[in-house]
Amino acid sequence: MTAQVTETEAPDTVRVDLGERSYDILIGRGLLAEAGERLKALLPGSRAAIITDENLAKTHLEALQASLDEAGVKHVTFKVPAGESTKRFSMFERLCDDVLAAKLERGDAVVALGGGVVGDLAGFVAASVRRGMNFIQVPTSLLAQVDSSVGGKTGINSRHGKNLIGAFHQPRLVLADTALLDTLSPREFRAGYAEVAKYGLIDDADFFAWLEENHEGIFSGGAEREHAVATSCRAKARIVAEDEFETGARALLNLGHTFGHALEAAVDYNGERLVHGEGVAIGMRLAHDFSVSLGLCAEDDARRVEAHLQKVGLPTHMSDIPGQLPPTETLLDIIAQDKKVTKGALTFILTRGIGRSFVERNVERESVLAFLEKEMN
Ligand SMILES: O=C(O)C(=O)C[C@@H](O)[C@H](O)[C@H](O)COP(=O)(O)O
Repeated sequence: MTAQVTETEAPDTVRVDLGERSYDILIGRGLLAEAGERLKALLPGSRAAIITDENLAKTHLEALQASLDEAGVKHVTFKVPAGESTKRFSMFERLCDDVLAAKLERGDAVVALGGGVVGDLAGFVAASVRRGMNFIQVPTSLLAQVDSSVGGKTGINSRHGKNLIGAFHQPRLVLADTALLDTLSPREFRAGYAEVAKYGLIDDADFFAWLEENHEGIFSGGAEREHAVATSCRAKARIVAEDEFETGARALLNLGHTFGHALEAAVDYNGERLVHGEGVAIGMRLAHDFSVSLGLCAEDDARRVEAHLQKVGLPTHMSDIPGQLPPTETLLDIIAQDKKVTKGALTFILTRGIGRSFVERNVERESVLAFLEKEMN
């Protein structure tokens, strides 16, 4: 394949092995400029519907459009407002209509240029229009590069909770251009870092220790950054290949998310108060302390997790969220709508220590309530 712009070194490639739904995640600087040639090579003759948000439209959209033009890939662009509240029914409906009005076919591609919100929403459009169009992820945030662009979870939020409506729809390609991370705000970068730390906490204590030593290089844009992105993508690809539809091990990727999603819903997805990665950071600290309270995890491990997240500037306590939170009973009601709930029983990702997380399928409501009440007082 001949890529037009090759100032970059050969990208690091992580394969997500899913039989006929397998695909590559390409990681490296400058990949955005290769998007057109890569799309053309993968889907010859296809057109593209770029879905992006209004902020990214000002920064990276032109480069993507130019790359598609150079490769002769016809394209249309649809913009949505930035922020989590965009992941809603009305926006989904509008985008589906836009793609249909542009007469794109099933064999054409929806290209998500953005972070987790754009990727999840655009992916759900791709999964739904004409019962499944090709989907390409061009993640622009750290969170999207290490997590949400990989694995095929797509969807929108409901007033009943986060990501409650959606579908599994794998992308055909993920192009993670790490140069795009240079323009992220410190807050957005930190939020994505929470998902990087998550991989260490799930099952890779060595990676967590490496992060404790090397996080500064990741934040300052050193070679550590590419290593962290690639390690995260490898970890996610391995778990997704093992359990694509989350019937077992994939739930581990939800570490911190049961609490985190409830907190996001509790603030009504108001990104000024809490963004997803921050909810995950608080949720991971809570998951460790909840595990301590159940006698599963050593106190020292929970303190190490808290100290590291705080060191990089992430929130770790519910009291770090500005404004009032609903009472614990309400939080618990939101948690009870979590997708992992089975036959009414709450499921949490708990831990026996750093890198020793596990899925606990029968967690008593009372123990969560007692824990949350202690945390809030
Ligand atoms: O890919 C997965 O599986 C994950 O759980 C990764 C999460 O970090 C991600 O936020 C995901 O979108 C949450 O999924 P959900 O099923 O809890 O909505």
